[in-house]
Amino acid sequence: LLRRAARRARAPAAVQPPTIEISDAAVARRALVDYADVFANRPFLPFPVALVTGRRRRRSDNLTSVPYGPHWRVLRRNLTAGIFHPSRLVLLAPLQRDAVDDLVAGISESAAGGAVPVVVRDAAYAAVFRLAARMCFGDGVGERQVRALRRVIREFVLDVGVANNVFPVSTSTALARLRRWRRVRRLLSSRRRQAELYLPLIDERRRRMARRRDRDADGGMFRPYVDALIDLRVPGDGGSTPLTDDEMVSLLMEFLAASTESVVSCIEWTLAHLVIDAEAQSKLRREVGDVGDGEHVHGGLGGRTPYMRAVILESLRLHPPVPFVIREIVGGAAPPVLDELAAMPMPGGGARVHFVIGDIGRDGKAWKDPEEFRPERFMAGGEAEGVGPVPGPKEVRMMPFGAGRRSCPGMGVAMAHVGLFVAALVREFEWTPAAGGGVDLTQQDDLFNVMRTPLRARATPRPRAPA
Ligand code: HEM
Repeated sequence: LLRRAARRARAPAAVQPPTIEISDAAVARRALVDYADVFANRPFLPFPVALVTGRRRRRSDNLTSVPYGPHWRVLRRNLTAGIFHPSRLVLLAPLQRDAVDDLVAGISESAAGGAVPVVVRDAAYAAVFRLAARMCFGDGVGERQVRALRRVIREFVLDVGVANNVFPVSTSTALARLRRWRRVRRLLSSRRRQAELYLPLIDERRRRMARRRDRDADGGMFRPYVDALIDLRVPGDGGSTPLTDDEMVSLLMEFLAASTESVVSCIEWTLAHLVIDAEAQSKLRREVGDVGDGEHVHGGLGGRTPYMRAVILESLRLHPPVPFVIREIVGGAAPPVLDELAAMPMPGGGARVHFVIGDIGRDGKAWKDPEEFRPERFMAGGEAEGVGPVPGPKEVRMMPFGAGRRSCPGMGVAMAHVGLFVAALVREFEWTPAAGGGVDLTQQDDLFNVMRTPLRARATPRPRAPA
């Protein structure tokens, strides 16, 4: 199998499709909205191969990699209606409360009353990942399993990140081909370790579901993603079939990585700005203090917490956790929307298009003082009043969750979770820069956009308000 993957990795340079980068919001809108059919697919990734069943050439796609069509539609609906529907998310409240407690306990433990600077990312990662793992596998997943899952996901993301390009475009030199081959090999072995961890958990849920007579009754508990995947049937040549183990591993891995990495990145960037901007921190604390925990737990980021929403949007505008929206178009399909594409030779029969999310959010033509952190711009009367996390069909001002058909299905839950964690962080602690060190806002664009120097800050516990 590794040899097969390596053969693919050694593909001659001539068949590598060209890549163009788009930083213009109007062009991005035309492509992703007006020509949504043409820009509906991402390039094939080297890792959705069948590792568990080992069937030759059989893909085991997740939502990110599956081509647009009926299979994609079924997977996407399963996630949005089966897991992220508001009626299901309400049942997540106890798990969310545990996650917030984890975070506060983690920070308190390492902060030593504010004497020792805290590495925010570490504490946030542990809490957010545990929540994601319980959303995937149910609240019975043990601490040791959570730690093991976290380790392999981290490894996977770092492996891809170290390569600094998930979809390498150049294999023109022997060295580039060797690097790519090594990367594919590491990704495949990481994928195998993931399968070894996930499959027993999937089997355990299968047995549990077989014992349960009324499979739809959730008994007031959140239904984990794995249960929805076990029940799912996808259209195929011979009618509807269950997902293969490989497909389940792909989908679970995607869920864990997507719902942890980008959420943690957003929490860290948001808090970094609040550490620098003490006034914004106090303003947010006042707003959070005025509403109870429940408001945040239930995702009430709009309504009664407009400033929180504005702070998160401003953080996402400046530091989108996912650096690019990536599409692949096939030769001959280039619409007039992109002059660059029309003029471009496509020797491999297609092209890759990277929409640079960060450039769009910092475009000086669309934003006043685009490099400034100014949440007020999203408040009533501000220049971006009415701008949301996902662009509407008419205009793109920012697109941290992408745009068009393949935009992020986790947007609602991600915004709610960032709000929930940031609210707890400012309610429980006063945040100040670590002694002798400012906050370095340099970005590092790997698979996810993270702070190059992880945020270290002093977290002084705040007195608890009387009950
Ligand atoms: C702050 C948090 C998050 C950010 C910034 C983010 C951003 C993005 C972006 C930019 C895309 C590509 C969209 C496009 O190509 O147009 C995407 C896709 C996706 N995201 Fe997220 N995401 C976040 C959280 C989540 C969460 C919590 C999940 C939950 C599982 C998730 C699952 C996915 C999936 C499955 C896709 C592929 C969708 C498809 O192709 O149909 N994301 N996300």
